[in-house]
Amino acid sequence: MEYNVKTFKEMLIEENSRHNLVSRKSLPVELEKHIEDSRSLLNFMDLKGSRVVDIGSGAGFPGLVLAIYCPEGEFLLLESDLKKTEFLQAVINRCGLKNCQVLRKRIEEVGRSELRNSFDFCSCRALAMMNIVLEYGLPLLRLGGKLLLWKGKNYSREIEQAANALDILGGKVVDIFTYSLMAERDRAIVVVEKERDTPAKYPRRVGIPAKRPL
Ligand SMILES: C[S@@+](CC[C@H](N)C(=O)[O-])C[C@H]1O[C@@H](n2cnc3c(N)ncnc32)[C@H](O)[C@@H]1O
Repeated sequence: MEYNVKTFKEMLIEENSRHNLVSRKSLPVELEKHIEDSRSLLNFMDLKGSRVVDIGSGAGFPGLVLAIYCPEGEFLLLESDLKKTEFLQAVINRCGLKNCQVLRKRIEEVGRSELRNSFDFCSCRALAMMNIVLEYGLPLLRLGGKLLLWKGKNYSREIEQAANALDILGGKVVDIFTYSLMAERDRAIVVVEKERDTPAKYPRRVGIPAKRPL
């Protein structure tokens, strides 16, 4: 595992000098924080034997890191950007990860495909406000599946603002894991369970969830 993480870090630093996959000023010190942040979930939750979709994976946080540290889980990294998906695939190939696949598609399209209602977990970090991410993630989950949202310390405000979206889409906040990364209790993973079926009209077509959040 540690060897694969080392390979991932080296490849990311190298690729970032050509294409800006993550903020350049933050590397390489911040890279350790992104990895630790991604991995933190495993202190609270076991993903063994689960199907996990990571939405808006970017350079691999948290999905690729979780796939490295949890070989017994099955991961799909969903990302629309070509350069980023090429990078993710290159890391998977170099590390020989058998439990991780990449899909270059818009999340809204996948939510209306045969992959709808099929995942146990959906992970998401730094993609959008919670009310938008709920519309992306809940349709992908099976009933009882859980959306895992990496948030900063202002998560309570986002939860309040997402009340309408939770109600419409059939989700309920069931847990909040807080932990410290740079400052005390500065990070949180908000867990939203899919309690009811998400109405078929969601997600709306590409671009609409972000443009007109519920
Ligand atoms: C700010 S980055 C965050 C990346 C990563 N999760 C992290 O924490 O570093 C958001 C990523 O989501 C992708 N993205 C945004 N909207 C998307 C959509 N509707 N479908 C697929 N990918 C999307 C972007 O291309 C970008 O790579």
